[in-house]
Amino acid sequence: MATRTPFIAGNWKMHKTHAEAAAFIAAAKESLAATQTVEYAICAPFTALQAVADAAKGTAIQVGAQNMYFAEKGAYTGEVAPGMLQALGCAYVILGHSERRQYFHETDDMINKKVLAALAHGLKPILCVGEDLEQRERNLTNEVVAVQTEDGLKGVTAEQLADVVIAYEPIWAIGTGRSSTAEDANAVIGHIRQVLARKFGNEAAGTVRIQYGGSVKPENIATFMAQPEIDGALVGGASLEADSFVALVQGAQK
Ligand SMILES: O=C(CO)COP(=O)(O)O
Repeated sequence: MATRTPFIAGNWKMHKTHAEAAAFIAAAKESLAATQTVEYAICAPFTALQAVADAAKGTAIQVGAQNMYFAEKGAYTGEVAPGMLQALGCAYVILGHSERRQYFHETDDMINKKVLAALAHGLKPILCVGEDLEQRERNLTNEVVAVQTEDGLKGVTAEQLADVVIAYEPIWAIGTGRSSTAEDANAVIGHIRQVLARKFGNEAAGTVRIQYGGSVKPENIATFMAQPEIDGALVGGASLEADSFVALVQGAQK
């Protein structure tokens, strides 16, 4: 069986100025250094990325963005290009978050272009997939995540898949305090891995990290990590305080 390093990513969403971001890293870095068997990243707003990258220098804290555009450069007012993130030292970029799909009308096709552009620039995409409440109630969860996974990864090679992280985030569990059960998240993530195996082969599928996201906290992280298919978490609210983020990383040790 493939060993997959647990991976905790904090998705700060639209929170923290650059100064607040630097203070967070200063407060968290020593305690984080004690946990060496977990990989961790902070996905900050664009305006705080430089501050996070500077403050995290010399530590194992990796830096991620929360979105980007797929074009190299050009007349796209307000957008940020992959090469700009790479130049800042970003390792990861969250793509296709449900909030981007819902509020900014991102489609699977657009997200796929972003995934390909990220990989072409040495950025590792954290591709988000997940069903809404209505889809869950109509038993469409597996179908929805399969389409989002397949369409999001069109044109990605089995070799490139090693640099992709998938985050399964049921929309009804995001910021609601109502998390999925660990068993249920494990089953959906197992299904996503089967979809990957069909497309890329068992070996490639076995090495991809698939995170759970949706109301993950220090109190429930260990329950999720105890599941065989769950390789980490993409965490919103509970990643905003240094102590809480440190506890999540500590709790993610398998
Ligand atoms: O959307 C999420 C992470 O991307 C989850 O957010 P919460 O952890 O605040 O539920």
